Amino acid sequence: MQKYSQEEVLIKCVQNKVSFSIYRYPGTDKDILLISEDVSAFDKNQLSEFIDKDGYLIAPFSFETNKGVFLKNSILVEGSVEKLSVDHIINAKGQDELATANNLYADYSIYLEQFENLFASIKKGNIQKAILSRVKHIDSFPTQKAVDLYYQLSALYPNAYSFMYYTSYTGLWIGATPELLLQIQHNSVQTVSLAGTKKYDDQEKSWNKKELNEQQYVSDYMDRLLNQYNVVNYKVEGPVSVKAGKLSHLKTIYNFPLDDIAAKVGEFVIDLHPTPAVCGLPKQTSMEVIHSVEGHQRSYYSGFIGKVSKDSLNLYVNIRSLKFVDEGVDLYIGGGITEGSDAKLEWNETELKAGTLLDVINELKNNK
Ligand SMILES: C=C(O[C@@H]1C=C(C(=O)O)C=C[C@H]1O)C(=O)O
Repeated sequence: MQKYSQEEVLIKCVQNKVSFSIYRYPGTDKDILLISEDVSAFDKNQLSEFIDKDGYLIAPFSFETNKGVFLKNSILVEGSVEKLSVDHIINAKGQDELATANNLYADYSIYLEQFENLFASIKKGNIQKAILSRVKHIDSFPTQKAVDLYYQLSALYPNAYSFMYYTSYTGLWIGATPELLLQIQHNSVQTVSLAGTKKYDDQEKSWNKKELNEQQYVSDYMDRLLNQYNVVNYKVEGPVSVKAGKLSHLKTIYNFPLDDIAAKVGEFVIDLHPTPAVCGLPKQTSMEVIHSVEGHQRSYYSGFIGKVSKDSLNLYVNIRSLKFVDEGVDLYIGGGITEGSDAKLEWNETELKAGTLLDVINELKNNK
């Protein structure tokens, strides 16, 4: 029986624009490749139709600007696979990416202007927190390097959820995110509040008031949402410092029985997303501020991604990620702005966050 390795299948998928997703769960050493012959685009109110099907979900930051995408699971490739079982999928020509808008690549002076606009909304009391993001373009990094980049990332960041996917709706994305959105396993549910950023090397430096507040906003939001759903006896752990590449974040973990939300998981996910870790408070107003201030479409950055099935769900937030464009990549990076924020420090934080992917990109560029 002739076989392909997972890497051989993945290379074909990227070359032929076959719809796929590959991912590695935190703390594991196995990459799982899902290939799909059946992809659906959906609106926010249709999420519940897909949340318990066997496949992979990709949701945008805002359903106002982009569709959700569901890749029905046709075949999972973990080690190697019989050629006969995948040849008809991976050798068929897939669909090119649908047209997308060009991004504005904000330099510091543009970022500063955007920061000040957003900060004015905080000062006026319209919002308490919003995430300001930007796009950093890296030239001369073609899609032929995507597979190497994915495998290197997933090996380098064992604590992250590493991912790569392509569909004609989304284009080709890669990332290594530290942030869980929602997990359902063995009838129990977990979500987290993750925010606040410092260099991992600064372990001895304690978290300052601004960072603690910034994360507390996310935790308060979780408490309110859980109360709204009458989830009362949930278990809370943290906040604790967690390592994400060369950075640390503050994280609080929430656990509760699935019974509390069993009949309304889709609705719960829609209400949960986007949390104030990537959007802001209050949710709707900060989303409007983000749309009016940022010079790019976030599209799938700060949306969510993950495998779903009848009895388990593993959704992660699409951050520390990039999208392939022309002959290069667009890195998406953001940070939470609150009353205590300083523009230069926030800019520096986005540079640090870009490092998660840039370190690996530069290494691949150097040994071409
Ligand atoms: C928005 C991002 O990260 C989020 C923002 C953080 C912060 O502001 O400190 C920390 C972790 C993430 O919740 C990003 O990496 O782009």
